[in-house]
Amino acid sequence: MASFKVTGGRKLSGEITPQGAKNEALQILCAVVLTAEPVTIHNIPNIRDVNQLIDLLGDMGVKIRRLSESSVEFDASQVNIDYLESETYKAKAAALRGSVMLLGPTLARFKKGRIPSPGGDKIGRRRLDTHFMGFMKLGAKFNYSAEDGGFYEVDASHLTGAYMLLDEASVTGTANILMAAVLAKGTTTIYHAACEPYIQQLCKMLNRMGAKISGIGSNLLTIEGVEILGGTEHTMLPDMIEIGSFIGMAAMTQSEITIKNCKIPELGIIPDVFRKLGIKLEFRGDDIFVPAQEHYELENFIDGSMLTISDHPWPGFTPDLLSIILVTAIQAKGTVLIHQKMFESRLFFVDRLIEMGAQIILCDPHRATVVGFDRKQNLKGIRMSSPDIRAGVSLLIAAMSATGTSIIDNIEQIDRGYQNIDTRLNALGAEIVRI
Ligand SMILES: CC(=O)N[C@H]1[C@@H](OP(=O)(O)OP(=O)(O)OC[C@H]2O[C@@H](n3ccc(=O)[nH]c3=O)[C@H](O)[C@@H]2O)O[C@H](CO)[C@@H](O)[C@@H]1O
Ligand SMILES: C=C(OP(=O)(O)O)C(=O)O
Repeated sequence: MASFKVTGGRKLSGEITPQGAKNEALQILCAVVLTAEPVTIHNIPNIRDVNQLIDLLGDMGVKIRRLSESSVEFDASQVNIDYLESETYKAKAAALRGSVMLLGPTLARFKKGRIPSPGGDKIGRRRLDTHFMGFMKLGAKFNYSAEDGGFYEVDASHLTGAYMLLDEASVTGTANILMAAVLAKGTTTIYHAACEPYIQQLCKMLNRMGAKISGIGSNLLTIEGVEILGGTEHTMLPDMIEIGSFIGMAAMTQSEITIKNCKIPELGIIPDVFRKLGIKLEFRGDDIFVPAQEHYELENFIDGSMLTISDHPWPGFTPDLLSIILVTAIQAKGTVLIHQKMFESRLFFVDRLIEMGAQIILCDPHRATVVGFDRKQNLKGIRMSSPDIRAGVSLLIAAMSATGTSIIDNIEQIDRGYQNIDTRLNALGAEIVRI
């Protein structure tokens, strides 16, 4: 298990370019299985989850040709579907959450899909019902075997388009159902679909492959099934969660940084939420300039009541940035209630922040109140462990802003989704050593 040794108090300055989006990459990589023609993907982030998924695709027989550091050509003309029965598949697929999205493509093209209970962050219950309810609407048979850690299976001799109202706007669920529906016979309508930029990107890619999806960007998707899909090229968007993480980091460490090539129109409400914390952001073309700010003051609501920041499916505020917002509020002026509605165990890491000296009250598993210091007090460095990817980066931000040295253990969690984060931040003036 690797750790970061972080020397706090260093200010950052300079430019940083966000990596390609992790959660988009996991969907897009699964979609290459839908066609026998080559698919070229650009701006692939070099992170653990993505590398593990590429490895898994290679094991399934997908030919992988690296064109550059971040561009890869995939050729799924010969997929060994029996590999899904192997113990290696089980071990590798269980290591990450994104592998669940192999179900839709394999079901559509090879008539069956199998997946062990997927990995990913341990941030509370993460049910998969929406995925399977969708597949069943398309005519698939579903079986769950609880033995041996749990295995989900779907099979269908053919899929038929159907109307479905999802029980929740699940991101990976929508992606999975979409990837099955594009090759189903007839029309599928998915209402209450998720519409995160990840999903929009997937829809656009599938359409370039020959699919017929309309309603992109809304929660009502209509898919006219086609017989076959062809190859394409696709470029991943910059990772909006990384962009948000850099904004929070700059504010906490009083740093002046420029985040390059952000595809600002795709960031939705994210910049506005950071502005509610009082953080100044300047759009310079497609770059976001964050000036060094000694003070940033939380806004109140119009009626004067205290600010609450909560998560919501897109176009609401993504839950993946709430931990970052929470840590960033520690040095703001004012008080904010953070309400994590989706996940029930994602706020427990505040214990570590409290140990560092932060004024935070965990009201219940979903809500925490942060009373900002307005820089009148500093956090102090401690030893801590990263429980999940976003808490991990939040602890890193806390450590970078603290007095003294911190050790963050279990940084594999951070490496799941942030590319060479130590090297990239050290280039801006941080002092992070991988030990
Ligand atoms: C690989 C990947 O893409 N992971 C993302 C994906 O996970 P994932 O697709 O697994 O998450 P889901 O969208 O299915 O839902 C996440 C959790 O939120 C709950 N829920 C969901 C929708 C809703 O309207 N109300 C609600 O409470 C679900 O019950 C579940 O417990 O979406 C999550 C929600 O944006 C993100 O945190 C994850 O980073
Ligand atoms: C929760 C996340 O990832 P995963 O779904 O892969 O666990 C995340 O990216 O914040």
